[in-house]
Amino acid sequence: MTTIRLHNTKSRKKEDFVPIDPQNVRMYVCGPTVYDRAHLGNARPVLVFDILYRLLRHVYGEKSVTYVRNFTDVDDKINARAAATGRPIRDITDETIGWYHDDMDSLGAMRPDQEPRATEWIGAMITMIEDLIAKGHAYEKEGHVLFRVRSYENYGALSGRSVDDMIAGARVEVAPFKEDPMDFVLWKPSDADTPGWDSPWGYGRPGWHIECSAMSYELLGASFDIHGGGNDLQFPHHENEIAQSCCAHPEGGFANYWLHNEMLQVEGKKMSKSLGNFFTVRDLLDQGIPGEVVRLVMLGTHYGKPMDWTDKKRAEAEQTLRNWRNLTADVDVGEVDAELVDTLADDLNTAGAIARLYVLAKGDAATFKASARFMGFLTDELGEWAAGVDLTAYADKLAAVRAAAMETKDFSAVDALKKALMDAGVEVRMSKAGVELLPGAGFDAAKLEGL
Ligand SMILES: Nc1ncnc2c1ncn2[C@@H]1O[C@H](COP(=O)(O)OP(=O)(O)OP(=O)(O)O)[C@@H](O)[C@H]1O
Ligand SMILES: [Zn+2]
Repeated sequence: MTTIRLHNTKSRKKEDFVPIDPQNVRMYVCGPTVYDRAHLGNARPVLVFDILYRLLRHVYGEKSVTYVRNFTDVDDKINARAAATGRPIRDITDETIGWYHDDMDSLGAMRPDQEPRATEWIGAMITMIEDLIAKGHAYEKEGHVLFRVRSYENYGALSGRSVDDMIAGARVEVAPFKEDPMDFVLWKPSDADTPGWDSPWGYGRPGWHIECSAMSYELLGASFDIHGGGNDLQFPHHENEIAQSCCAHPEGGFANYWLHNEMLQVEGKKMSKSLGNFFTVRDLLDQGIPGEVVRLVMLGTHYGKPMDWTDKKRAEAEQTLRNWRNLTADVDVGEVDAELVDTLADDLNTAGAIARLYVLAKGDAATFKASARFMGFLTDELGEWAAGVDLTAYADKLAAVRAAAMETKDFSAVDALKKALMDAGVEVRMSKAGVELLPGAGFDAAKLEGL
């Protein structure tokens, strides 16, 4: 069996992945807060953990992997959006979840096995908070419940920092109801204008961190294998998840392997809604960029490295996928290449696996197609956007015009046809051996009409 190796944030080392139960490998990834279209940065964890999900299913069997990714549908940013638009919260969250599914499906990301909405698990959160209070790890003050950070001695272990260092570096809210500035909210009061639920501490709503602890416990248990998310979530969100889960369920170890993707950047800064330096996945799709082109660009960089989206990368990926689609148009799907699987198993070396696809593209087409599909490319679901472009007639015509020009020594007709083809995004290769045409970046079949 393939040994998967993963860089575990917890140990800061690459480790062999050994599941708790190979019959049921369990992964939890922090999902989006749903009030707006996902930006391209938000797509990065989706694609990275999609690759891990595919790899786990390949190695352990499709029925032996459970992947959970939540929707945060209760949050002050959602409340603010509802207040600003006058729309009911549920309309906003339902619509955003629909968009999220459409956009991520377009990128060829498989849906997780379970996608719990936080608002459907409030009871589980209340139970966990009661348990934390009973065990002395949390306290109630003025309708708030707070986690007592100093009661958990391993706090900060994931990031490898001490509590005091973290306080110094973080913007922690000092509030009169806190025993210690580091303590964070598990439950807070709601008024008539904010969503709320009845609880032992009055009408209120959960803090963000407790959502993931409660839902992962309910769906995956007190110990599970992999926890993922962007590295912007490592502190405080993941430190807080660990503190809550390990204190409420000391019998379990929470997540054994922690994986964090680096950020998609714009000019050296994290793409984010708050900085306003973002564009959405939908913007790209609406510009006519196929989802699998976005996928190829995003997986071209290892998840542990920051990356930029550039138009150059987009154009190269588009050309590559066009060629790959042409190569595999009428080809049956063979077996996935073992070397490609091994490459991915080495801490999700997606860039290496893509390099392997380039090699495979020159060999047996059935193996190549299976391997590309394994990585989520060239699937029918993504649309045959580039397949079946038959440029033979144009190549024949250009060859004939060139043959005539050889006689007359007037090459203007050759140049004109060549230019028209290039304007349509066709790559023109002319040599003594003949004429070769390939659909290139920005290929537009409509512009071929009349040539
Ligand atoms: N620029 C980025 N690059 C990679 N991953 C990102 C980026 N921005 C957010 N993420 C990840 O997207 C996922 C969804 O997060 P969430 O919906 O909370 O977005 P967010 O962090 O609120 O976005 P923003 O920071 O733009 O407000 C998380 O795993 C988060 O780490
Ligand atoms: Zn989370």
